Amino acid sequence: MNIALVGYGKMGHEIEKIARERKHNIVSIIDIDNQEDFDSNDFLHHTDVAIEFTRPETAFPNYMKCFERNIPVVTGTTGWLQHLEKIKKECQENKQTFFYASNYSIGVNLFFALSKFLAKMMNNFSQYDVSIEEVHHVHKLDSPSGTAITLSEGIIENINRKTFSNLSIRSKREDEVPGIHTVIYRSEADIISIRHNANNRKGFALGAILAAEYIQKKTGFLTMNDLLKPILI
Ligand SMILES: NC(=O)C1=CN([C@@H]2O[C@H](COP(=O)(O)OP(=O)(O)OC[C@H]3O[C@@H](n4cnc5c(N)ncnc54)[C@H](OP(=O)(O)O)[C@@H]3O)[C@@H](O)[C@H]2O)C=CC1
Ligand SMILES: O=C(O)C1=N[C@H](C(=O)O)C[C@H](O)C1
Repeated sequence: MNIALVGYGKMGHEIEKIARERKHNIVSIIDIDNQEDFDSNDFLHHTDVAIEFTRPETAFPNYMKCFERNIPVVTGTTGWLQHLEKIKKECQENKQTFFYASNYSIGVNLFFALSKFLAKMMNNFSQYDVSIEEVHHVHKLDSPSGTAITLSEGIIENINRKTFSNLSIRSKREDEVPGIHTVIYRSEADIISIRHNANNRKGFALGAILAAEYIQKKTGFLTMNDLLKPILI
């Protein structure tokens, strides 16, 4: 597979390593200072997928640049969801290919499923209040994290008494923490909590490559639910 990396920061570098281990080719690397390479021969004619990890405000313009050139996109950038409906429309009306996950780690996606299961049970136990905590490195630009937003959606879907306005999400920024997410249920009598703690960025990067492999010859708006459907209970 021929990959164009859009964004060559912490994730871009980690994805490059795993892509090469899996024998994929990196045909172009587009960062902030070589935007003209969106029109290079390699990007236009030799790219199977663009893997985009940049910044909240640059993500949507980058997606549109890829769509204008009919290049499929796998993205993990968070903090751009105000444009979600426009992206879905592009996929539907113009047959573009777009894969988004707030978190590409397989472990986190198991954690999402576990959190939904726990939320379903907790729907019947109103003595518990639920909250989310997330901890990330000090360089992170968006808050709450994309992962915390996905966790909150899974909880709100399953607990009738919870809404976005009464579900507390606490965000902390500390040192170089790759990402810790905790879902906490507190009653007067006890506390139940579940936590995912990323040791490094390898899981995110591998998930993005698996997504890029998965979307080959597919169109539409795709997510980890599509990718993991055959193996998640
Ligand atoms: N979904 C997931 O599993 C994960 C998502 N993320 C998300 O991915 C995003 C990137 O994370 P990370 O790699 O750690 O961040 P970094 O800041 O390390 O890297 C972002 C890179 O994008 C570059 N950049 C800025 N603007 C553009 C542009 N217009 N076009 C191309 N490149 C540009 C930056 O350059 P410069 O530094 O010069 O601005 C930088 O090199 C964040 O939104 C983060 O939340 C992170 C990990 C996992
Ligand atoms: O910015 C990060 O680093 C991360 N961002 C994603 C998020 O916002 O949830 C995924 C992961 O937690 C790392």
